[in-house]
Amino acid sequence: MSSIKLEPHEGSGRSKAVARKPLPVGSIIVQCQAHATVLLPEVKGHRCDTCHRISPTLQKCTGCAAYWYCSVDCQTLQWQTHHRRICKRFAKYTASLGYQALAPHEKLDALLLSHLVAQLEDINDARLATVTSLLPGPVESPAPPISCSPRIPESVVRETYARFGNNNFVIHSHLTTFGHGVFPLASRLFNHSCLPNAAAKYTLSASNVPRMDVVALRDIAQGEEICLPYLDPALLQSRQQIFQLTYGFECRCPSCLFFEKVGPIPSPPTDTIQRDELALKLTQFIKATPHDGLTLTAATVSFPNDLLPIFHESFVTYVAQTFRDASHDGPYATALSSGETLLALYRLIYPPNYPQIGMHLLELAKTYWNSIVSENMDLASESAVKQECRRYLKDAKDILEIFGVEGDEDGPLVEIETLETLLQES
Ligand SMILES: C[S@@+](CC[C@H](N)C(=O)[O-])C[C@H]1O[C@@H](n2cnc3c(N)ncnc32)[C@H](O)[C@@H]1O
Repeated sequence: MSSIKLEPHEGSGRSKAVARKPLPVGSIIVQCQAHATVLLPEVKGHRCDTCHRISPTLQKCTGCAAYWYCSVDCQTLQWQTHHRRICKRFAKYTASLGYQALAPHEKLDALLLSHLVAQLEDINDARLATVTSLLPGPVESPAPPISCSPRIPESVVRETYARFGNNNFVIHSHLTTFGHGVFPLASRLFNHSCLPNAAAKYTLSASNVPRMDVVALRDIAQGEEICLPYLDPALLQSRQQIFQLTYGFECRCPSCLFFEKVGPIPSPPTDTIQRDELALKLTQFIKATPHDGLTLTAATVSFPNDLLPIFHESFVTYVAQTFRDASHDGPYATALSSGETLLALYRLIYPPNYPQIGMHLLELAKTYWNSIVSENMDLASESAVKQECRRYLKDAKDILEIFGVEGDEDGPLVEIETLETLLQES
């Protein structure tokens, strides 16, 4: 906390966190423990319900048969924190009509709310004050039914839930979401920007709840506001609406000001040939643009009008899907051209060193490698492809080393090392 301080926010955001001193790229600005977390249903029984590490030997809670632990320590920690107040009534709760009627995302919120509220001893609990000190969301919706002691007043549940939508975080490992969490310190500190200078990563350790580390994505000057992305900035058409509805603000970040200036994004062509021509124009434009001048901001004076449809969400989704479909088993020409287009899009939308750019560069390097091992190439072509593979691997490493290790073992940095060895040996 000594590296940041709170100052009044000139928008509607109450306060903002600013750097007390220069913060170098890659530094950890703040660390915060989760107050409550919940796993997505698809990883239940695969990750420990306390520390959230993957384990093949999880033990089921014999009381409710619905929570799994990797060790006695993890089970004891969660028992003391909230499970002792939930366990006995859990089966009845999840079978209740009220719970069954909830949509999947509401069920997740209801469980997270149960985990949080079950920790409160009474209405004067200091932990409640920490949560209610957060800004409530713009619309108060009725809280879902939760599993908790009847002693907890309905107003506590309502007040806590009113802060869920605009304060909670997704928890990820290697950028893949596996749960949701309440991290009040981070919520109190950081506002949103679509061109953030920091990002949240998660550390999972034995007998501990997950920890969030906020990492500087570039050098941050003294007095500069530190912002996180509340959602994927690539949601170019829908993001302003989500900010209004879920968070109650209009984003005025440099990227949003750029898109305000260009106006509505034209639809991309539906014809595949024309769409591919648009993608080609984009990659040519990017190749002719200096590497450090890519991200679009309010200061960008000229951007070719005929390229604007690339910012349509349907175009970004189409390119990402084409790359995903072809990158493992080919056709590799399709995978590599769509992968290059996606990289160009990411470099325009995201700020430099954004972890998603690093992950995509690694995927591109892996696709080049897959093409070498699967296709019969002459020596000259193979050498050229290896060269490209090395280039992407280096760019991926430069970015992902800034973000550092996140979540489970054997992440992208280990994959980079493996691919480097394979390239050296081949
Ligand atoms: C997680 S809190 C952030 C901390 C908050 N500034 C505070 O003082 O507690 C989220 C709320 O902050 C405000 N906020 C966050 N980012 C903002 C931005 N870029 N512009 C205006 N308000 C923002 C919105 O009211 C949002 O619902």
